[in-house]
Amino acid sequence: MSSEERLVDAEVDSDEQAVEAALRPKQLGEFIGQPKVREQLDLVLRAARARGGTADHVLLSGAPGLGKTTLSMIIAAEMGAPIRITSGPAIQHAGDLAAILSSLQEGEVLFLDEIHRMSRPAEEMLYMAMEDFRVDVIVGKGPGATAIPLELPPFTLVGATTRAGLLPPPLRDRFGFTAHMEFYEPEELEQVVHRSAELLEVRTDPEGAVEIAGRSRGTPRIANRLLRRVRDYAQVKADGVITREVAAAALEVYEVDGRGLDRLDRAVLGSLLKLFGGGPVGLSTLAVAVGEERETVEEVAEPFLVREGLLARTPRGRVATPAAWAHLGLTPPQQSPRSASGGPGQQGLFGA
Ligand SMILES: Nc1ncnc2c1ncn2[C@@H]1O[C@H](COP(=O)(O)OP(=O)(O)OP(=O)(O)O)[C@@H](O)[C@H]1O
Repeated sequence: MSSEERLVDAEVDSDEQAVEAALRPKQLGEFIGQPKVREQLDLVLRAARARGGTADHVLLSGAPGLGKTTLSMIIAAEMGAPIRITSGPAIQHAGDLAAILSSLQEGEVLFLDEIHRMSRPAEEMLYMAMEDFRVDVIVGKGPGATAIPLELPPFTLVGATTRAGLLPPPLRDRFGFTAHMEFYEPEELEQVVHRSAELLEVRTDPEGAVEIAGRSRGTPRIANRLLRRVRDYAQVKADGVITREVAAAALEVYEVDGRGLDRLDRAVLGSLLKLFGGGPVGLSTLAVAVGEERETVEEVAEPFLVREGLLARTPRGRVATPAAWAHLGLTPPQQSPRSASGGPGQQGLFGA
């Protein structure tokens, strides 16, 4: 199973961009959750407006689907400025960046997604652009190469990254404001579901929203995606209204369980519990047992299982937590005194 097929994948699907755009909050006041980020950003933007200048450069870090693109658009809207959207992988040469920077209007917001994936020369050009609103365009090669300075209008860079720690410190330090986006609380996701349901004109009762929010893995993008699938089910199999029963039945069809685990997650956890007594077991052995690539288990399934406290990565291998046994409705085996006291247990057979 590839991660693209998963309903609970936090990355955007190419065919859902239009519907996502329709569901984006347009103003800071409409943006749900992230209270600290909202409060701080509100101050940054108000102060910039009061000064009649451009806002400081903003760095947003956080997992996919938490609202970084949405916030960058809100920053532009609140500043009454246009926005240009690009991404690190799209800027492979310093010249690509120079072309973008030199065509910015005064006050424009430049959103640079996956900023940690920019090429090194482009990154170095960005340092100067951020600090002095100037770039040196190198013309020619070798000893004859000349640097032509190019003045830029003041602009606001909004950089987004999944982990701020991936950025080189000189780049990180050039942002005036850095915000870390957290996963959302279930109550916040309920609000996201209600807001999106209203925009999609689908009736959702409060319990229906609770059911969807609880399976959305702390991520608004997933909440919106699950809502759309539940809406389909409600229209085809029920009277169009999303109740708790309708949401639960719909998400059972899509194999997303009450905690947001899908088939792959449960296969990993199920193998760990049923075949290896809860571990420790090595990643490769676990992957073979599930019939998946090692990378799929490690990068697609495990992060959420670890975050949920269902699985632990230990130096001796993968270990299920008591919550994992409870979640799959299984009873952990009685520990022998030897393995309970830290003896080799299963590790001798299946060590990492
Ligand atoms: N705080 C929020 N309130 C309401 N809806 C939100 C919020 N945050 C995100 N969304 C919705 O979730 C979807 C994904 O948000 P967005 O594209 O901004 O995430 P992202 O962090 O930029 O993801 P990626 O890193 O993959 O680009 C959008 O449709 C947006 O409407």
